[in-house]
Amino acid sequence: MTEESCVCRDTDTEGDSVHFTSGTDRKHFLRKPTANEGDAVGGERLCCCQVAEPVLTGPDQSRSVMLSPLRILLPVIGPLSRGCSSYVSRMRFVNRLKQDDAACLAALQRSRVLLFHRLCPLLQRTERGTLRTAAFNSSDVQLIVERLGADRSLLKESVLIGCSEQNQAQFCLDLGELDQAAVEGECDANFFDLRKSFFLLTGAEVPLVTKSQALLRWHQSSGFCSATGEPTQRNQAGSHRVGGSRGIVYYPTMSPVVIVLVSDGKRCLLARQSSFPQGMYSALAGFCDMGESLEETLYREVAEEVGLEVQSVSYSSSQHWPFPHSSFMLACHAFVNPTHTQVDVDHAELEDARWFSLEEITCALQVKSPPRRGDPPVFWLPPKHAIANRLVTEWVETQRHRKSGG
Ligand SMILES: NC(=O)C1=CN([C@@H]2O[C@H](COP(=O)(O)OP(=O)(O)OC[C@H]3O[C@@H](n4cnc5c(N)ncnc54)[C@H](O)[C@@H]3O)[C@@H](O)[C@H]2O)C=CC1
Repeated sequence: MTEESCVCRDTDTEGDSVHFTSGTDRKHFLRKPTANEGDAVGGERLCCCQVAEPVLTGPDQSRSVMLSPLRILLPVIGPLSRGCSSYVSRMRFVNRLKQDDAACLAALQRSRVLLFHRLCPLLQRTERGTLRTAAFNSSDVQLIVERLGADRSLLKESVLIGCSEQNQAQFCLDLGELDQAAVEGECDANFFDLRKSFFLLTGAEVPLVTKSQALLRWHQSSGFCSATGEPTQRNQAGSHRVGGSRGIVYYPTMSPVVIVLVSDGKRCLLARQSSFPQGMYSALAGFCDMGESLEETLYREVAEEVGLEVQSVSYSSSQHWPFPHSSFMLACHAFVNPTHTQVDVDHAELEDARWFSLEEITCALQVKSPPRRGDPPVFWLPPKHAIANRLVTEWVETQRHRKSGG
């Protein structure tokens, strides 16, 4: 049994041990902090640990073998910051609001509301010059819409997005029917394009904004039943819509996408599409076909796009990705046999794909903002909120750990 280095997230820790739950298997690993413990990745501190039992799989075993927890990221936040019981009660509260319209309406009256205008989030500048989401109490939102000549019942169009640590329900509302400049004036804030907001906001706010925008977009495009053409009606929380006389229930959807960082042990494989900004390379990604497992999509995409057959796969993490429409990104690491690394790029899908060394990747991670027009060409990577960046960062950690003899 070999040992693999890994970075841990989303596990529960007990002293020096880490538990990772994979399917029905609860595995127990020894936690072994490294020199890199505490490095900030995506705003969270990480620790590295040694993991026994990597699971090696190949296309043939894909149906029977669990993905191995090669890289599990574990925020190092000392004692758990959220009491389990408070987390459970908040999740149950939100779930009840999805099922009980009256309770949801009551919670809306005491809620915080994120405002949007035609799917662009409202952001405020902080004293430090950074941006944060502009959230208002529901009573303030009613006053704002009234002052702008709309009916205060517009608040009921809000969609439930969650619940704060202080047990206050959180909603989002699109004020697209009001004048944009007038709303901005009333709120002393500005509406920003989602893509811009995504890269300007700090970690914790990003998922809330992208979830809100995805839900609002789904409601705006789901007004009619696809079977009968009749209008659909939403529940108060906005967690589903019901279609006309047939009562067909529609739920918001995400399209599953597998994103994979392929390595030959020393180098990693990155690719670019012609539509990417100049010089940017990312991990291979592709939508799951109907009926496919995560592993099957991964093997197929790597074979289709670069003509390689991967030998082992390990799950890393997942992410909701709002562009261009909601995708559910499932991120993995995969390995190819170092003697079979000849890339055969499908130019219908990719402009280029190539192997990069640890040194090249380390340099690319230093590029903090995309090069401007006229700048010399530079190799750079997707920014830190993108799960591709996390995969690359994890790979670098593993390489450094190996090099240091860990
Ligand atoms: N968060 C991240 O780090 C990254 C996210 N991505 C995202 O992953 C997704 C997939 O990446 P690519 O394959 O490169 O995208 P792509 O946009 O090039 O799509 C490839 C093809 O898949 C098909 N397709 C489009 N939407 C589909 C859907 N909902 N279901 C099934 N097939 C669909 C179309 O034929 C399209 O030409 C994109 O949404 C992209 O934005 C890609 C790389 C990094």
